[in-house]
Amino acid sequence: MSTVNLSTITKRFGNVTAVKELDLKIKEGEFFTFLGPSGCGKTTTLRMIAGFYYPTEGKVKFNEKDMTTVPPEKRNTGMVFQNYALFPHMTVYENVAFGLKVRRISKNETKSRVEDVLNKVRLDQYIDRQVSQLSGGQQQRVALARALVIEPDILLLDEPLSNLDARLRDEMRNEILRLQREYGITTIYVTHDQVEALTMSDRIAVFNFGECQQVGTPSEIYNKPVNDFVAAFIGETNLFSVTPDKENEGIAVFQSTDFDKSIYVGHTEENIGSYVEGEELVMSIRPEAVRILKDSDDGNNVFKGKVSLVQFTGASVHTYIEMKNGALIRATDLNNGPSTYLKEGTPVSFQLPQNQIRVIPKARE
Ligand SMILES: Nc1ncnc2c1ncn2[C@@H]1O[C@H](COP(=O)(O)OP(=O)(O)OP(=O)(O)O)[C@@H](O)[C@H]1O
Repeated sequence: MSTVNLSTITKRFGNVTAVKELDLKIKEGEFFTFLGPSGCGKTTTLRMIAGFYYPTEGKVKFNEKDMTTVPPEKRNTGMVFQNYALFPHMTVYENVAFGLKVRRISKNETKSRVEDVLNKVRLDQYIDRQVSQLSGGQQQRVALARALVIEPDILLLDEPLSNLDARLRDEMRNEILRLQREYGITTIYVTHDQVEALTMSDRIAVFNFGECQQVGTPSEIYNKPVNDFVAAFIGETNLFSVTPDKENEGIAVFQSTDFDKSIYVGHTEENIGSYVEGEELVMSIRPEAVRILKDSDDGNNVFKGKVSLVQFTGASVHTYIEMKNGALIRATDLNNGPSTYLKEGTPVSFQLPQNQIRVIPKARE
């Protein structure tokens, strides 16, 4: 097991800066996820940890040992790729044993380690099967077994589930977590799938344009995003431009051209992120926090509109409300049965609970 310490690493390919001045400390035994859209530098960062790329600037350390320019085979990391990268005409046993053969481990020890790891990934009855005759999920288990059998200090997974269908993805997600906990191994997981990141990780780093926007636990990232990019990338949200107004009895007040009244916001770190004066600000409110009111009411943060669209998703119902000036806000409720769905065109009032609003700066592009 190992810690991973990236200090101010930058990677340039010609005039493309794929990763810019990244600082990250990954703890021993942690399940750490790099999350972000395509092209934001996740894979490049992972490859610098694996040693397939060397950073243009900065240092990569494992347990305080400088690994920046150590070749991949001397780093003791296990890697799993999106396309599995297995040898299709070799058997499961031969694929998994490959890394041990390269390391000149004895035949007896190889046999016992391969059998043990195949047992752990629940593939023991396929040991002599050719890899090309396995399903996608089974091939991904072979890839995992091959990475784990060498007893790596760090397990690196690059979008390992993206070639699997939705059901198998769920199953493999649990499987990977189970193995990670069993081995207690420091794991770095690359994905653009927010559900995978939220459900699996101890901590997440959110990337955009080669820069890390925020590092935190899934709950911190979801509940306290630092800017509008993070708020919109993790989960669903409603975003509106706002400007600060004078405080009212200790409560922060904001104005928005989308709303016809002031918006009152709780005055805590949860509700107002850090920003500097003059920065463009947005208000984020999750659809599950928007409350549609039965009775019309004129209290704080109660606004009026009419139902413009109702979307049924099974477990929940999305109600889009159009405000006077045309801006839309989405409210999401659990499905309480067809009699509770509102009809399009119905006038409604809705409330934005003060303590569920978050005001944050716009992300830099
Ligand atoms: N070998 C390379 N040569 C030149 N440019 C590269 C190379 N590898 C990556 N890039 C560029 O660096 C940027 C980051 O790429 P990277 O593969 O790290 O992103 P990513 O977040 O992993 O995306 P994806 O999810 O699509 O794999 C992109 O603009 C990409 O085009």
